[in-house]
Parts: sequence; structure tokens; C-alpha cells
Amino acid sequence: MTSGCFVTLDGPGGVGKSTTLNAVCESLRRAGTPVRATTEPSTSALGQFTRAHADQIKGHALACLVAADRYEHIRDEIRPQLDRGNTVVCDRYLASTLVVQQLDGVPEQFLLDLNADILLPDLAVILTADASAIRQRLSQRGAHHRFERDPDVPAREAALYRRAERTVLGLGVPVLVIDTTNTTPSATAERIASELRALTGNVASGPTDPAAAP
Ligand SMILES: Nc1ncnc2c1ncn2[C@@H]1O[C@H](COP(=O)(O)OP(=O)(O)O)[C@@H](O)[C@H]1O
Ligand SMILES: Cc1cn([C@H]2C[C@H](O)[C@@H](COP(=O)(O)OP(=O)(O)O)O2)c(=O)[nH]c1=O
Repeated sequence: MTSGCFVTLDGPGGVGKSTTLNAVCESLRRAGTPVRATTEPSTSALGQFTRAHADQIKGHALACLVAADRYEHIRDEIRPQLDRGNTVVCDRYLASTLVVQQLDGVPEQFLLDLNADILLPDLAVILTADASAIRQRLSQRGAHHRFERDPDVPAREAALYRRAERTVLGLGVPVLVIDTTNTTPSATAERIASELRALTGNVASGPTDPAAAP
């Protein structure tokens, strides 16, 4: 059985990652691709602890927690799903670490060292949007954590995502940056699905895993 494709979705808080992830999964399923949606921090005990305490635990300590959750997530969920032939789409991954943890004062090299043995994605998608669009989407949805409540974050976050794009590319990962300011989630999803088809040739006709049916 051919291994599935590993796709990650990153971008500023409120840009539309979760919404787009749902649209991507729908689009891939419609095309017959078995797909699993997942997220970081993960739904494991460690992931739930990380999410619950990310407002209180800061800097290097949060970076280590997020990385520990990632290694478990890869071992327990991502790799097994890929091995079953499922495409895995993950809401937040390495680029988020490079941005969020640097916002929190952790040097990039420390983050790269901490993540040196992770599974790299087949495609890393970074969603962007104009500052005003992000502000509007965030206020529509409501802030979820301290990084989304700090008014100084959006400008620094945007610059750090531009840097993360180069860093992830430097690791040999194909990076697709999509400006979502004037697009719908389904149009963004179609771009991602079509990039995946271009990368893999036949992602839409991968092996069928009944457990991954919608
Ligand atoms: N083009 C778009 N793409 C994705 N989300 C959008 C778009 N336009 C508006 N939104 C809205 O932005 C809000 C934030 O989306 P969400 O997926 O929760 O963001 P994130 O997961 O990046 O924090 C949601 O209310 C969503 O409906
Ligand atoms: C994936 C990831 C998350 N986090 C933190 C940021 C947030 O405090 C928390 C959850 O992020 P987020 O996905 O933005 O939450 P939500 O899905 O509720 O919008 O995890 C990191 O610090 N680094 C990371 O690499």
C-alpha cells in the first residue's frame, strides 16, 4: 500500500486555518481521497494539557511541551494514518512553532534543534491575509488564547511567517503560501487539493480505507 500524503496548514490566529482544513478534507473526499483531519496541540492527554495551559506556560517550557506532543502525535496518529494510505491534513505544525515560540522569545535555532527529528510534511501550506481581514475574522470568531489577544502580535506574526516560509523551504519542504484576503475557504481548498495532485500525481485515486470515509 502506498503511503498517504502529509499536509500541514499554518498561519496567523484567525486567518481561517480550521475553516480551510474542513474545506480541504471535503474537497479531497469528494475526489475519492481517503483523508484524516488532525490538529496540534493534538487530542492526546499531552496535547490537551498543552492547549489548556498554553496561556500560563511560556517560552522554552511551552516550546518543549509542544514538541513533545508533536513527537507523540507523529508516532501515535500521523504515521499510522499515513501508513494506512490516508492523506493527513494537520491544523498547525512546524511553521506555527517557528512563529508562536519566537513571539514568546525562543530562538529559532533552539526550535529547529527541538524539532530536528519530526516527520516533515509533503506540503506545508501557509495562509495569509491582510491585517484588516485577520482583525475582522478574529473579532467575528473571538480570541482563543494570549497570542490572539495581544494587539502587538499581528504585525510580528506576519513577519515571522514570511521568515518561517524560507526556513521550512530550506528544510526541503514544498511550501504553498495562499493569500486568503479575497477568497472563499472552498477556493483556497481547491488550490491546495490541486497542488497536492500536482505533487503526487494521483492523490485523488489513493487506496481506499473504509475507516476514513466521511
Ligand atoms: N476566506 C476565508 N477563509 C477562511 N476563513 C474565513 C475566510 N473568510 C472569513 N473566514 C472566517 O474567519 C474566521 C476564523 O476562522 P478559523 O478557521 O477559526 O481561523 P484559525 O483556525 O486560523 O484561527 C471564521 O469565522 C471563518 O468563517
Ligand atoms: C501548534 C502550536 C500551538 N501552540 C499553542 C498556541 C495556542 O496557545 C495553543 C492553541 O493554538 P490554536 O490552534 O491557535 O488554538 P485554537 O484552535 O483554539 O484557535 O497552542 C504553540 O505555542 N506552538 C505550536 O507550535
